[in-house]
Amino acid sequence: MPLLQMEKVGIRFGGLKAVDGLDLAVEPGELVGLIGPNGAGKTTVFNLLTGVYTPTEGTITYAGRRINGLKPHVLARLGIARTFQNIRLFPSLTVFDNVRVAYQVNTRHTPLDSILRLPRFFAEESRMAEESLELLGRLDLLAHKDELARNLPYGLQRRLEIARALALKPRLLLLDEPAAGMNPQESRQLMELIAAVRRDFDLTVLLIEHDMSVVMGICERIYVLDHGVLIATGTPAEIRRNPRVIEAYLGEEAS
Ligand SMILES: Nc1ncnc2c1ncn2[C@@H]1O[C@H](COP(=O)(O)OP(=O)(O)OP(=O)(O)O)[C@@H](O)[C@H]1O
Repeated sequence: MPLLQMEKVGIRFGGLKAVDGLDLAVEPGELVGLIGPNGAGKTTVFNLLTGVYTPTEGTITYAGRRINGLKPHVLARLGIARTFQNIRLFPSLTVFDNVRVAYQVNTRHTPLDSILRLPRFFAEESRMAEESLELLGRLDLLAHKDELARNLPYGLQRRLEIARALALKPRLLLLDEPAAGMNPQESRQLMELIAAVRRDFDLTVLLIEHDMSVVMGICERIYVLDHGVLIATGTPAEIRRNPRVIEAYLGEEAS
């Protein structure tokens, strides 16, 4: 059974069908790419999957449950985490605090525990701090833990965004253009990082990316959108030689 399934999903903004009749399925553990020209509807798909938008048509099923219209925080608790195309860190917090704050989503202590400073509160706080450090270590960010997020080089800010998403302990990780603005060496390192965290954290990944070396290098299957409509799906090799994809997106030189 797929972990994620979209069946005939659509959303309309006024007269514009940003996503139209989309069928997409991701099996547990898969790393799947979502590509297409600017304005194709890729980020809108992520907004549908994370409860920012409710589909006007179709059904979204995650882990066997219909999730149409659930709120973003509910979906985060169910294990769907994302990063954003435009980085959304807390710029004035340290690297460590950016991750620790993300852990709060799964916290079990009640407001009363924290007001009364009950033992459960302290136990959870120290567990979250430990896990945050472990995660920063795993993503090679430990040396930067006390720096303000806004002072990190761009590539590391993108890495921190992934760390924050992982702090939610997701089953499904949605990455929106993680290599945007990176140089080729940073992109290569990022590719290795995504492949490694997928393995280590037992994740299923859906990846939006314009950098074809990243997409073709790590994705097992790819979906191609154009004007909100699915125009192709297949392995990287199949996508690279698909005439419709070449015409709409890749251009002749990529084939
Ligand atoms: N809230 C909204 N209201 C109106 N139109 C919207 C809204 N969100 C997205 N759109 C429109 O839906 C279409 C798809 O946008 P979307 O951002 O999903 O594309 P994309 O494939 O992610 O593009 P890019 O590669 O440039 O990020 C665009 O025409 C966009 O203007």
